[in-house]
Amino acid sequence: MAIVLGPNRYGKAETRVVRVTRNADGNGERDGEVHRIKDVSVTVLLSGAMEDVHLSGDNAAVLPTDSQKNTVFAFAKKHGIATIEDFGLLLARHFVDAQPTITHARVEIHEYAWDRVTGGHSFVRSGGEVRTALVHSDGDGGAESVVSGLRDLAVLNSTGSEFHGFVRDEYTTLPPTDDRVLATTVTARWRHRSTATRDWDASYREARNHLLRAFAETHSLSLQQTLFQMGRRVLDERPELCEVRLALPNRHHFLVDLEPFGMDNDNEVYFAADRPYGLVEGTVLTDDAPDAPSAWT
Ligand SMILES: O=c1[nH]c(=O)c2[nH]c(=O)[nH]c2[nH]1
Repeated sequence: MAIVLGPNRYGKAETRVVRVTRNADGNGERDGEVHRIKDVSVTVLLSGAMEDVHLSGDNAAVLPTDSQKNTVFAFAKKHGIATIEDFGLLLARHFVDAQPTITHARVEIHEYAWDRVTGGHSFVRSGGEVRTALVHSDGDGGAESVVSGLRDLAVLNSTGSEFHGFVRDEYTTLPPTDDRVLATTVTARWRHRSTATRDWDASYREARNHLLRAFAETHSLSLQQTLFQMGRRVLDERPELCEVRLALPNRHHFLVDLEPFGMDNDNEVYFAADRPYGLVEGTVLTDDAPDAPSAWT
């Protein structure tokens, strides 16, 4: 009985690329430009003459998965991502046409849809968020509290965010930046002053709206600053609320170095890392907020 190699394939899974298209006739002030973003996850699987690598470890036929990932980034820069079908065809044909050892390419792309918030460079991910409520009651006439909120509300600013002037110690390598992508998945809870709110839907809708607008309209020097602005805006606009607690993971988007491929990257092609992420948490409250620590637990 002989043991033989059966079907096989290999590639790079889930390359997360965010392609920002900046307005060609923008006014030069980045905050004023209208941007378009494409947020995709690309999985490439190649097959062909791969007997040798499996049977003897001879890599002569193997295009590294790292090169496949780089191709995804370089093509995003060079061709843009018009539709994921177009982008998939471009990539799949490239791998088969350019590599004699590759006879079949499978490219699967998932696209995450974003809607505009306001202005030219703020986006909110369609769907996915969860509305939350936490109620305590000691019965009729006793203490009651209502905390409303949401989680998993993904938002992204493709410009209008800086981060510099921070502490530098012997382990600091982060370069300062005056233009970065700022992306987070908002978890927010807000406490009502009393149970007299009545129109809970309108209150929720407006609190959410003000969180989004504050995120979009704050020219951010740090996510911490954005957090405070988001909480402040909700409390400024909604008198029925007295305290907002926010947890904002900093979903890092790293500029891809395209120089090895002879391309510049003027804040257009980003690698969206899923972890580790920064985590910024904070409470914003009115100074007359009634004490109710147990409302949150
Ligand atoms: O807005 C930010 N706040 C930080 O505290 C921080 N730390 C970091 O590495 N990047 C950022 N960004």
